Amino acid sequence: MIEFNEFSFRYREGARPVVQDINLSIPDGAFVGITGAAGSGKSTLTYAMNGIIPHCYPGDFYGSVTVDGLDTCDTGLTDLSQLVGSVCQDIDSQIISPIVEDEVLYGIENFGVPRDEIEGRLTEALEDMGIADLRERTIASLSGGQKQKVAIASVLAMKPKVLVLDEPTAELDPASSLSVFELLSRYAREHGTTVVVVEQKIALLSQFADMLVIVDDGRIRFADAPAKVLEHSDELLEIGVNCPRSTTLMNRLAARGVYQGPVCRNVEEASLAIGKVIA
Ligand SMILES: Nc1ncnc2c1ncn2[C@@H]1O[C@H](COP(=O)(O)OP(=O)(O)OP(=O)(O)O)[C@@H](O)[C@H]1O
Repeated sequence: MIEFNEFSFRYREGARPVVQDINLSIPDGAFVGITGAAGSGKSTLTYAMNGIIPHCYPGDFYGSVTVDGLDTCDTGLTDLSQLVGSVCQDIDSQIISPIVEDEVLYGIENFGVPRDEIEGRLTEALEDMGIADLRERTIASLSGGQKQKVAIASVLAMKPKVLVLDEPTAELDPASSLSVFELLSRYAREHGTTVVVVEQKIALLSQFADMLVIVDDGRIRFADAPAKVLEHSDELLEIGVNCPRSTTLMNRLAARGVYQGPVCRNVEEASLAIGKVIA
């Protein structure tokens, strides 16, 4: 369980808190998507989960954040990083080895994993991310999507209870983005890992997440199941969150009484719903 309790944070250099009055409970094993306009505070929330705040970014920290019962202020970064694996926005700055297997091994060896477990962890992490065939490839020869999967595999090899990813598909085409989400979702289901992903593509999040968290100017506007959050498509547009146009259209038809079914998360659901309306 990840728990934010009345959490607010002001970076030391900042004039005011950039996230405020955050109350949020993320159950174990949940797949959570965080989205919101640029600068709304999404990354700051992830830093509070993996301990970068307060351990690397000093500032005024109010309230509390606990992960698996551990208060992030009282727990050292080394202990927290065993619990929370993080994949940052800039993959190139995260990857340090020239060869795929060395990159995955680097983390495992530095975490003091017993020698006889190393090969198993390496193979399993590569398989979990569907990249066993890339094991001996150079990082330089990989596509953006493949590099992202290597970065994720390197973190999964440490078997964290929580995986936090900051915009993992920002540089990826739609097919690679979908592939990363499918692999993450399958991994989370099979291993019971909690996944928290910051992502701009709300349609993708809605397809995979159990909970969508919408951040607006440092405050949580919505934290609920995707279908519940998407009911507010006009409000989301006002705060800079682009809902799928098919969702907005169907919500407006629902407001006019033309459509009475559940929220449509994408074009496929909308076209099925329209088919029923005109049948
Ligand atoms: N190290 C820092 N020191 C001071 N202010 C910071 C620091 N990091 C972020 N901020 C400020 O905090 C606010 C929230 O930033 P954050 O990166 O959490 O938002 P975000 O929603 O993830 O943005 P983006 O979508 O652009 O990545 C912004 O105004 C940003 O300028």
